[in-house]
Amino acid sequence: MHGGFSLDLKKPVTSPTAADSKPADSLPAANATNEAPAANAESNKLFESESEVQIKLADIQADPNSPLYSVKSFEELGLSPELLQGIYDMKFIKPSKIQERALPLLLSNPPTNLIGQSQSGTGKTAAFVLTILSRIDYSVDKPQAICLAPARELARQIYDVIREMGKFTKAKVTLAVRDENSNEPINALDSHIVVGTPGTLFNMCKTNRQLLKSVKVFVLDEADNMLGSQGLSDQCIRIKSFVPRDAQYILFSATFPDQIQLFASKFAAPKANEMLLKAQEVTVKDIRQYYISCTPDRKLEVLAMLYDLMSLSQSIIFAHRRDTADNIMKLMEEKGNTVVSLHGKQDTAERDRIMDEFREGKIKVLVSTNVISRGIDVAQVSMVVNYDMPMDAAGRADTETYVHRIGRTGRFGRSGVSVNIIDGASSLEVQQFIENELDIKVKEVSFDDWEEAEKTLRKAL
Ligand SMILES: Nc1ncnc2c1ncn2[C@@H]1O[C@H](COP(=O)(O)OP(=O)(O)OP(=O)(O)O)[C@@H](O)[C@H]1O
Repeated sequence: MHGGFSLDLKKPVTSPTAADSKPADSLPAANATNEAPAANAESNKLFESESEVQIKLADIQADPNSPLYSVKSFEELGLSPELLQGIYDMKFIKPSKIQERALPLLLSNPPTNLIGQSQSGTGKTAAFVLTILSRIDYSVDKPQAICLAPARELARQIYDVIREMGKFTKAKVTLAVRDENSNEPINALDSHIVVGTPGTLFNMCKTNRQLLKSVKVFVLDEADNMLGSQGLSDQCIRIKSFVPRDAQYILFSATFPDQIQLFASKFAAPKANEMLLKAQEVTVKDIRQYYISCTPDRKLEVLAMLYDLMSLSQSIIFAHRRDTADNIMKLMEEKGNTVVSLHGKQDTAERDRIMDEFREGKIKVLVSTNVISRGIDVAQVSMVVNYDMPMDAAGRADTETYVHRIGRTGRFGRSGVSVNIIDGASSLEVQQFIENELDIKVKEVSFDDWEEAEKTLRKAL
C-alpha cells in the first residue's frame, strides 16, 4: 500500500538552461554558488536559494556552537591582499571555526604540522589551500607544495579551488591524475603546486627523483583514508621519502578513527598540533537522517518513489559495487528516470565528463560507489541515498564512510537529507552500529504510507 502516490516517470531531469560542458581547466569553482536550475515552480519553494543561504549563514556563523562560528575576520588571519581578494571573490564573508583556529597555527613560523579534524563541508580545503598559497615563493618556479587526495574527482576539485582562490597570485598548479587517453608525461617541473592522486605522483617521482626536493608543504586530504588503506598509504609513505624532512605536514579529514591517529602522528613527526572532534560532534546537525525499511526486492521501487524528491535539486545514491551502480542506472532508466552512474571502472575522460556535468547541474541524480564519498563539494546536493549501507571488506559497518557519504549534502550551512534503505537484518545492524558510534538517531519514514513519508522528507529538505 502506497497511499495516493503517483510516480511521474517522465519528469525531465536535464536542465535546459545548464551551460555547455567546459574543459577541466575552466570548471566552476568548487564552492560554486551557481544554483542548480529549478526543475519547476514547486522546487523554487522547496529549496534554499543562494540569498536565503547567505542570510541563514550570517546567523549560523554567529552561533558559538556551530562549526562555522568564528570571532575573527579573514583580515585578522594574516593573509596577503591577493588571497583576501580571492576569498572575497568567492563570496566568503567570515572564516569557519576550523579556518579561524587552523590558519594562525599553519601560517606561523617556524611552520608546524597539523592533524586537523572538522565536520564535512566546514571549509577544510580553504584552510590548507590558503596555507599553501601563503607559503609559495612565486619567484621560484619549482614544486613547493603538494596535495594528495584519494580519488581523481577530489584531486580535480582541489586543483580548481587552488586556481580559483589563487587567481590573484601567480600560482602555477599542476594536476597529477591518470589520463588514459594520453601517453604524454605530466610535467610539473616549473609548477609551484602539484595536486593529485598518490599513484600518479609517485610515478612522476620515480621518473624524476628531484621533483619534490623543494617542497615546503605536504597536504594529505582525507588523511585517515590515505593512511588507512594499504595501497594509498604505501604510496604516500614513498612520496614522503622524496620530500625534505623539514616540510610542513598538514593532515585533514572529517574523521580520524582512533586506530589511525597514531599512524597520522608518525606521518606528521616529529610533532604535530592536533585538532580533533569528539564522537558526538562528528556529524553535521543540519543533515536530517532517515531510513526506509523494505524487502530486498523492493529497493529499486523505493528509489523510484524517491526520485521526484531526488531530482528536484541534486542527489547522490551510493551503492556498494560498481555493477550495482550500473544496474541501478539501467533499471531506473527502464522506469523512465534518468540516473547516471560514476565509478572507477569507467574511462577517465568519461568520469571527468560525468562529474563536470553533475557540477553544472546537467545531471541531477548520480549513482556512485565510494569513489565520490569523500570531499566532493556540490552545493546543490540536497539528498544522499545509501542504497547499500556502507560496509568494509569484512562486512562490518563502516562508520567513517557513512559520515563522509552523508556529508555530500548539508555543505557549509545548507540543509540536507540522507536516506538509508534498510533491506533486512544485516543492514539494520549496520545502521544501529553507526547510530551507537556517532551517538545519533536515524528516524524511520514509512514506505507503506508514502504520502506521509514524502511530506516528512520534503519538510526536511
Ligand atoms: N569561510 C567560508 N565562507 C563561505 N563559504 C565557505 C567558507 N569556507 C568554505 N566555504 C565553502 O564551503 C564549502 C565546503 O567547503 P570544503 O569543501 O572545504 O569542506 P570540507 O570541510 O573540506 O568538507 P569535506 O570533509 O566533505 O571534504 C565549499 O563550497 C567552500 O567553498
